[in-house]
Amino acid sequence: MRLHPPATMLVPHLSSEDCIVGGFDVPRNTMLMVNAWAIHRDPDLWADPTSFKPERFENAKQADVRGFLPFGMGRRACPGSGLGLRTMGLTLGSLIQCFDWKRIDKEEINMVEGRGTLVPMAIPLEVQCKVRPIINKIFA
Ligand code: HEM
Repeated sequence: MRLHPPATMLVPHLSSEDCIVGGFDVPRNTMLMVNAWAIHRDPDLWADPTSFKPERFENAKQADVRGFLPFGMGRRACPGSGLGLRTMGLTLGSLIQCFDWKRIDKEEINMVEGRGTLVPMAIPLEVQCKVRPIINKIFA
């Protein structure tokens, strides 16, 4: 969600009147886009910004995590963030618990992003999965 936010530029916003955002004059009818991707990698906000270190968020209160906005922020922030986060946890947990996974090649996983609104991987990760018997208990 930090290094590869699904909505890299969030959702475009249009100013209904002249306003000032972050010290910048924004005339009426301006389309404003927020580059969450860049903010999530800003070295002024994140130590070692391009490294994947989920432990950064351990014990962090929401207010301590500056510059993390995969769901936007403020009045027009995503109202589905709670559902989205829970669904991701449930999906990931189910994939790990219910399947055995095997890489097809031995290359290091390439996380370079491809083109597209929801930033797919440029080089897709190919894996084989085999269903585990526990799936019968979970989805029975
Ligand atoms: C991981 C999952 C999700 C991500 C990353 C995500 C991300 C976002 C982002 C970035 C925005 C724009 C915020 C802004 O422009 O400031 C947004 C808006 C919105 N999202 Fe999500 N979202 C997710 C899941 C959901 C779900 C599950 C729902 C509904 C069940 C939902 C409903 C909405 C709605 C209705 C808006 C428009 C809010 C408004 O304009 O006032 N989203 N979402």
